[in-house]
Parts: sequence; structure tokens; C-alpha cells
Amino acid sequence: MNDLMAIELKGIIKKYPDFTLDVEYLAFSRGTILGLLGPNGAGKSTMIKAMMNLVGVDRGNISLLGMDHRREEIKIKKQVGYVPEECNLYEEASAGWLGQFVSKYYEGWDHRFYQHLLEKFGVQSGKKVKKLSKGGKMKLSLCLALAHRPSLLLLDEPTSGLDPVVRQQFLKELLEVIQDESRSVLFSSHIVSDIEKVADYVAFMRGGQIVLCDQKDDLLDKWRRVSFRAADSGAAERLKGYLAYYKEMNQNYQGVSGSCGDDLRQKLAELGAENVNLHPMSLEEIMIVISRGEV
Ligand SMILES: Nc1ncnc2c1ncn2[C@@H]1O[C@H](COP(=O)(O)OP(=O)(O)OP(=O)(O)O)[C@@H](O)[C@H]1O
Repeated sequence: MNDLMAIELKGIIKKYPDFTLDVEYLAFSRGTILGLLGPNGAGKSTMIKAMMNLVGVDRGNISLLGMDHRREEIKIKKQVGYVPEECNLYEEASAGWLGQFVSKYYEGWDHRFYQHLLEKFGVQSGKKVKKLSKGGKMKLSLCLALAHRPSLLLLDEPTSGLDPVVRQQFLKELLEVIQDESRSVLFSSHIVSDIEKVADYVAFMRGGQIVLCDQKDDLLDKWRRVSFRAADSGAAERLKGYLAYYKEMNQNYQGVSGSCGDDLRQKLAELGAENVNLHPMSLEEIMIVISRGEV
């Protein structure tokens, strides 16, 4: 277990009849935001639920804030704010009542901050949960998760039901919340632009596995769309090693490289590539290529 890590997963296996979560290793440091991207059914929610011990894993170790997720579950939960994908709040309760109720479980509960968040997100304190819109329920869940000023926030697609204005507000709030101390956030989303705005690290999931995890800025630096013509079949064999995914027609290659150094163009040329073109990729483009497993 590494105390400096917000979350550390090692050798996780969780089998369902038609799906296996298989995470060899995933970790990110305290005080940072990890954006978790992946297509529908990739296993993002299952992995987050496993961290919260809401889904029991068959094998492997999970530590949150340097503590074992099973042995020290209660201690962890006092320091974690979790917002699930589906709203599971008591429908007959109001935001005010829920605040009073939830506050009993958290030493760090800050009632003024809770009121401030409700106001900021436009959630009426007296309105019952059942009368809130989908976005309203998500905003209330966020306020409840943020108000005890947790050391670690686990947010499962928190922005999916929100309109663009509230999404902006929420992302701003999130950045403010983690700015003052060493707060850490795991944030899953389909909205790549949201992840791009706030994340320090980005992890991509596909088919139950983490296929890539890196610092966001490094990802943008390293990934390039590449095209070239291979001088001959020997050159083609050597050049393919530089492409994460590619398609080929008559020795004309179009692909992507995830290992772009300043000298990639020169390296490809030395190995027999002609007419080399390199283009930067956005996070969205990288995600689409990785999600599909093809160019
Ligand atoms: N309780 C369960 N029993 C059986 N299979 C399950 C269960 N929960 C999830 N799964 C399966 O696990 C897979 C991953 O689902 P999960 O909800 O973790 O993906 P996700 O990446 O969060 O997807 P989305 O972006 O659509 O929310 C899916 O194939 C799903 O059917």
C-alpha cells in the first residue's frame, strides 16, 4: 500500500456471467484529478463500486487513501464522497432534511458550505427529491458529497444529466474544492471535454481493462495521427512497431502512434517511411481510436 496514492488497485478480477473486470494496476497520486473515460459497458461503474466495496471483487487489492478498502471500510467512508450514476436518494425527503440526516455521519460536515452549494447549484432546500429533475437530483447528490469536504471524491458520470451552464459551474466548483488541500478526485464521464478541462491524469477503459493511463498533458504530447508510405515490405514490418493502430493499403499506412517523441518523423524516415505526415490528436480522437481498437 502506498500512502501517497489516492487510489491504488492491484490485480483486480470481478467476474459476471458476461463480463470480467480485470485491472492489473491503476493508481493516481493524492491532490490530483483522474478522469476515467470509456464506452458504455467498459466497466467504469463496476470498478468504482468495487472501490466503495459495493461490489465484492473475486481477487486483488484496493486501497483508498492508503487504507485497505475492506478492512478499513468505515474509516475510508468517512473521508470519501461518492456520487453514484443512479440517484439513490430517499424520494420523500427534501434537500434540507437530507443535509441534516447525512451530517450526523460526517465529522467534517460543513452546513454553511452545504447551503452555499445548494444555492449555487439552484437546488431548493424545501423541495422533495421526487419533485426534482434528473439534473436536480444529480446536483443534490453532488452537494451532499461535497459538503463534508471529503479527502477523496468518487464521481460516477456526475455531469451527464446537467445542462451546459450547470456543468460549467460544477467543474469550476470541483476545481475550487480540490485547490485548497490535498483532495483527490476520480471522475468518470462520457463527456471528454469535461475531463479535458479538469483532469490531471486520464485513464481509458475498454472491455473491463484499463488500456491506458497517463498524465493528460503527456497523452496530448505523445499521441499523433501518422501517415506514410513504406519504401518496401521490410520497411513496412519495421515501421508497424511505431503504430498503436493502423490500416494499410498498398504499403500506404494511416495510423496513430502513442510514442511520439520530437524525433518520431526522423525515426520513421530512417526506417524507410516516405511522405511522413504527423498531426496532433485531441483527447476525444484518442478516446475514439482506443475505444474502437482501430483507426
Ligand atoms: N450486477 C451485475 N450482474 C451482471 N452483470 C453486470 C452487473 N453489473 C454490471 N454488469 C455488466 O458489467 C458490464 C460493465 O458495466 P458497467 O456499468 O460497469 O459499465 P460502464 O462503463 O459504467 O457503462 P456506462 O458508461 O454505460 O455506465 C456490463 O456488461 C454490465 O452488463
